[in-house]
Amino acid sequence: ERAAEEASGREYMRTLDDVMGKAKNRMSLASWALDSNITQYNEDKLLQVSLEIADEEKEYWKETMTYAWHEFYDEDLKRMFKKYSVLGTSALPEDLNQRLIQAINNMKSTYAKATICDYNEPTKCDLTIEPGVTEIFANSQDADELKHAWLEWHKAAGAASKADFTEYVNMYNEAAKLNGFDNVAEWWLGEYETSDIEEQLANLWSQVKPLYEQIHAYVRRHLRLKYGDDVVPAKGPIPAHLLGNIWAQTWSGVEKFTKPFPDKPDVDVTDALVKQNYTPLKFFEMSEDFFKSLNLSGMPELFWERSIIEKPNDGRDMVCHASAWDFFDGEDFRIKQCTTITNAFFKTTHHEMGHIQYYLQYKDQPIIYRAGANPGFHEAVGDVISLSVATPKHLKLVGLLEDGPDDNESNINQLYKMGLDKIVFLPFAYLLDIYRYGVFRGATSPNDYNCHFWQLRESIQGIEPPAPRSENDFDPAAKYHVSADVEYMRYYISYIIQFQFQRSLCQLAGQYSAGDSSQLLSNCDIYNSTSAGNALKNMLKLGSSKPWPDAMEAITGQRDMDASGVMEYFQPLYDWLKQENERTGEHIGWESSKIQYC
Ligand SMILES: C=C(C[SeH])C(=O)N1CCC[C@H]1C(=O)O
Ligand SMILES: [Zn+2]
Repeated sequence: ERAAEEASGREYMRTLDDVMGKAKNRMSLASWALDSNITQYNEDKLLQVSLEIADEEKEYWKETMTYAWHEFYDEDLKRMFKKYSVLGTSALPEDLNQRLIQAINNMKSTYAKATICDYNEPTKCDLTIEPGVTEIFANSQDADELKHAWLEWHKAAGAASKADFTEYVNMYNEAAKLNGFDNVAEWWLGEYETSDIEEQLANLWSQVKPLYEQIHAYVRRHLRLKYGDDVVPAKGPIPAHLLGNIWAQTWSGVEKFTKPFPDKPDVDVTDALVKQNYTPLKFFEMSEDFFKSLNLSGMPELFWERSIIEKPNDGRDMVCHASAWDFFDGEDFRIKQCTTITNAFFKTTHHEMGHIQYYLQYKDQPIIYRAGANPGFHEAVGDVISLSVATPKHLKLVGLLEDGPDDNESNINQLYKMGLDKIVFLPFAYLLDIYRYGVFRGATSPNDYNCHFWQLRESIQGIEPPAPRSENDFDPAAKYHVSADVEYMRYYISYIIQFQFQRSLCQLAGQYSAGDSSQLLSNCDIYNSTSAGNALKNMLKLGSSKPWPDAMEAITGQRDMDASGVMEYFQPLYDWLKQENERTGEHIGWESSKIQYC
């Protein structure tokens, strides 16, 4: 009896997976059309396609639930049924689903179309987030210009979306309940298939926090020396607008004037990229070359034909935030990014190409398994490649860095530059979803949205707003992922596990051995290593067909996430920062802010 039930379940699953593949293809095409050209027509089309697909998914879901899949012996078949048993937002009645889709489209459109006026040219008011606002924070060292841009962007892209965000939270929580979750936070956390995930995430933060406090203290000192005591308090949080990034999520924008040994050659290759006439296409070709050097896949022809790798200059509104797309037909994979020739975009290109590589490696899995082992894995693939590309060794190999000294001081400068990206990012990523869990759980209500956000920004990240804030502001939506309904703990996890991956792949590549200071983890380049590439490939091919500890084991030999990789990578910098902050008598940590924001 049960065998017969499983046999028919297996047959049904084949049909369902085929239908869902076509539905996801239609969804991807409609979403791509809107994100790459924001018009009323494309918005209406996406809404219509979404509602049609929701109806179809609801019908199939009813049939899926008629199977006694909980009792199945076949673990794999059970896993597929379990994943399909979560219907998602299609569980909402059509009118509520329409309100949810509309709220998200409104926020994404507000964010994409938001503009600010130039501080020095007040009639020039066409600065969007990319490239305009991003370039101000990458280049300006004028505290007043930075404060202006920060306040204007947070008004145009943040406050404007407060009502839509509240609607989104209410509708999304309704959907969560219809899927058997108390709220969206439990649904998002459930994706990690780990019962104590929140505790694990908190433990990871407690392991890396001392390292963060050291780099925070060091950067605060150098900003205080540059901008003065009244702008940067000696023991207080750091004002968010001075950190070289509109969200203060990574601080490489201040690297050039805060680095430990200023007389050593620059490690930021933006100038070299420009001088050598690099183009967006060259970025992508170099990234493809790296993946092929690992015995991984090159890009299919369609990828080059259909990707958008530069912001079109036809004046259209579009979502510029970089993204990689799977069209679930095994052939159509694309990237959409508004590339400019900078070090940051060189890195982002590898990040996005890592997503495409994952899509290519699991394209023969059932549709339901075409996802990362967990969302953090998907964000880590490209970054692992970037860890090799960013080494002076590799940059010299490709002619982007002159032959310079590789003495200890240069190594500290290099680690410092990496730390402004990888260490600094951790508290930002962690707090963004701690905040949203609180909102979805109802611990944060609409009249304390902004107050609670800045309480977390101060307590976890040690930064403060450049001016007083109120509940007329809604600063979280000034960050793309909050406006676009993209979960963010995936990046926090990625920035931990990518160092575990790198350590294992470097061992396989013969580029690293524990304790051997002549083979530092931070100087390892896995380029051309097929043994490293094959280990990576074996993990990528799994998709989400197995619980993520199996995928972690496939590549590292251990089953859990831990911070030992990132701590090992940055150990020399950590030692140097402790000694330097000791030498200058810098206060470690921060006292409470004097800025009024609750
Ligand atoms: C590049 C992407 C697309 Se998945 C991105 O959103 N990232 C990559 C780094 C963290 C996060 C961000 O920009 O906030
Ligand atoms: Zn990504």
